[in-house]
Amino acid sequence: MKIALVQIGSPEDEPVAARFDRVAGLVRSAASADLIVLPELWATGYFAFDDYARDAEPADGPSLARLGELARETGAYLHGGSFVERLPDGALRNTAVLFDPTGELVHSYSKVHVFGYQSKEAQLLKPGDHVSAVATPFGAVAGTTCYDLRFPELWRCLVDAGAEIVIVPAAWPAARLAHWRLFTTARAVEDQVLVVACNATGTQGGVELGGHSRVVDPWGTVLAEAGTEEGITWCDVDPGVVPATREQFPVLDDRLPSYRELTIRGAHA
Ligand SMILES: NC(=O)CCC(=O)C(=O)O
Repeated sequence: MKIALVQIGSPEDEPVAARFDRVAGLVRSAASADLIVLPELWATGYFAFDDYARDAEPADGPSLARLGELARETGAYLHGGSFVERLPDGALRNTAVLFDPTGELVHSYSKVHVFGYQSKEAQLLKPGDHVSAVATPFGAVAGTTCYDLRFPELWRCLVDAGAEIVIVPAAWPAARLAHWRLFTTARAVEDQVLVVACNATGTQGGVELGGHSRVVDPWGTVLAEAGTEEGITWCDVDPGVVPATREQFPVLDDRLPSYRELTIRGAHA
């Protein structure tokens, strides 16, 4: 399975239409991949909070139609990163989307943990409320988005949903790059999944993004890692590594049915 991580910036002086054209060119140039992945909220720019409402679209809006068309054109699975989704009641969500090579939207995930630290996301966006996985020729694919990396409980839900490959679009700042590396590796090892994490780069709203998009296998081996530059990072991976790891080292079988049933003794208030 050949993966292309398209790591890009969303400079404030670039009109969204021009950015879309630029990204479409990069996606076309990655057409030999089986899976192409974009970062979180790349069209608007994660830190361009004042533009969220302006750029929000329903799931049947023109941006997703265009991404579906790009998937069909390239003949690859295209994870379009995430976009600001406008729900029928007017609320906004940070929704990640996966298209199959025919251009059909086969999976979507709305970010469950919206971020509030030096970020207006938690004020502006409604959290998602469910997870799922979709069968592909490479294994069952699920997604989480950026800050969700900090919540292992959510990742266990992905395992329960059957996930073998987890795609993580992100806009993770350079200031916490060590955490990015730590969590992408930790989640891959503890959940025995292939983590495919595509970060943004450049500077937005005065925040420097970390880049270093990466692919990590269930043993914690970093199969590919970008630098901070824009461009495509390629990774060849045998997706059979997930079932093989789970069979050789079946730690997930040792999970308790519910940790809430454990007695907590001597808890401090
Ligand atoms: N886009 C995000 O969710 C940023 C998350 C982040 O910066 C962090 O968890 O640290």
